[in-house]
Amino acid sequence: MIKIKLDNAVDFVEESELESALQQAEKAFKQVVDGTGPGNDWLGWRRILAEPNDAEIDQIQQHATKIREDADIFIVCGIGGSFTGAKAIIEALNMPFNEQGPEILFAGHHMSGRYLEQLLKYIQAPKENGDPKSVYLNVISKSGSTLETALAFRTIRKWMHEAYGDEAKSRIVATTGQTGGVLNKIIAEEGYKKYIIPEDIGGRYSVLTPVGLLPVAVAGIDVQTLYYGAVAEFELQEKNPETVLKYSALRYTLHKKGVALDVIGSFEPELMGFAAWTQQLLGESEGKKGKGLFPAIAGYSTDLHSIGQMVQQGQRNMMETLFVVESPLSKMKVPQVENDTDQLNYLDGKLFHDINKSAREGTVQAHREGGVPVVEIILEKLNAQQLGHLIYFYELMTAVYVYMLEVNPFNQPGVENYKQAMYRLLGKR
Ligand SMILES: O=P(O)(O)OC[C@H]1O[C@H](O)[C@H](O)[C@@H](O)[C@@H]1O
Repeated sequence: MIKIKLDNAVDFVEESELESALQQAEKAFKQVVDGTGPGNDWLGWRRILAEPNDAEIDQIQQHATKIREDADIFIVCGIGGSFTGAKAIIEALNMPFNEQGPEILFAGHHMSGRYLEQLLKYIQAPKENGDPKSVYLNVISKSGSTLETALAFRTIRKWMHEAYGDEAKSRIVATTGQTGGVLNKIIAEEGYKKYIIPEDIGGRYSVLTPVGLLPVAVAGIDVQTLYYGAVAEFELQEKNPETVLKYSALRYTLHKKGVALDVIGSFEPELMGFAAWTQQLLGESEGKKGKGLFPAIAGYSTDLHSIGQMVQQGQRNMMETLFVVESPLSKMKVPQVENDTDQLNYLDGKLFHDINKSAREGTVQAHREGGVPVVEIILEKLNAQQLGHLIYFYELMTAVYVYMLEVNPFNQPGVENYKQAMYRLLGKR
């Protein structure tokens, strides 16, 4: 269950404004549930939770277990919705400097030649014991034609075929739409194992399909628990969408009153990948018809030492959303030392979690006093189940809030403009 704390934001709007926005939110929620809003053929992210495909989840888990037994490196090759979800979950749930299971690398999420060159060098370099690394590649692209992903796939695939010969076919897994796209042609030619992204689920809503589930399972995370966390949130929200309605209504009211930015962040670095996932989800869903809150990302307390100044005293056109984890992620305490030259003895024996908590509470207070409405979205614990809850909470909130703006949440026509200009310059025929 996701809790939200609105006390530090509601004072920025009138009660009557919020009341009327809540009524609008109810209507928007009904549009989502009844499938009567624009883009209603893209509601598969709800369908898969209403009718979970246990056989597919099992199959993914089994396939991932096999890969985990053999792989030193698992490369996730995708961009946008085809990589942010997996990255978010893996960063949130796996320990930093984790050395258990295959190392998860990302590719195809930008066009840096240097990065790809170094990635190839790294995967070719033998292990400490002199054995070659065992590499697997998961290319993920719904359209099967996104340039960044296609270029990285071509490059790494070539290396895999050279390095492994025919065995490359069992080391390359493709996740794409059922039909169409050049990727499907390549799969048919080479016989790679294929996972299907359902037609009615757009990239940014696809984390709970094989797009996110396979990489997350390969990273050793229990995808069934994650999935059923989302199912539980789905069921909760169908019965009582109060938290989603309140947050959507508040976001909408603030937007209407001239707020232009939502600074989305956390004091837990583990959740910054999740913030990046929400950035695409919100940005591509609401940024149309001259509307929308720009989803900016801030990682605290790091960024309090940079853009914190801007949040505190810059142009008063922003709100802030912070992801909070209540229980400590570690029992790490400030160590005792013999003297107090560093003048930190007043923190002796304190949990880092508690110091971080004070930093957060102080920040919320200061930002609110500085004129920034702050919403806190609270998880009791950081685990697969809670993250599943949070994923569906955000998917639903986005759809409801964007319907309130009278915008189709499920398309992204503007993304094509740069592509056309780029392809013209590259001389694509
Ligand atoms: O999965 P793909 O078809 O490769 O798409 C990857 C991403 O690229 C696009 O340009 C879209 O704007 C995103 O919504 C999408 O998630």
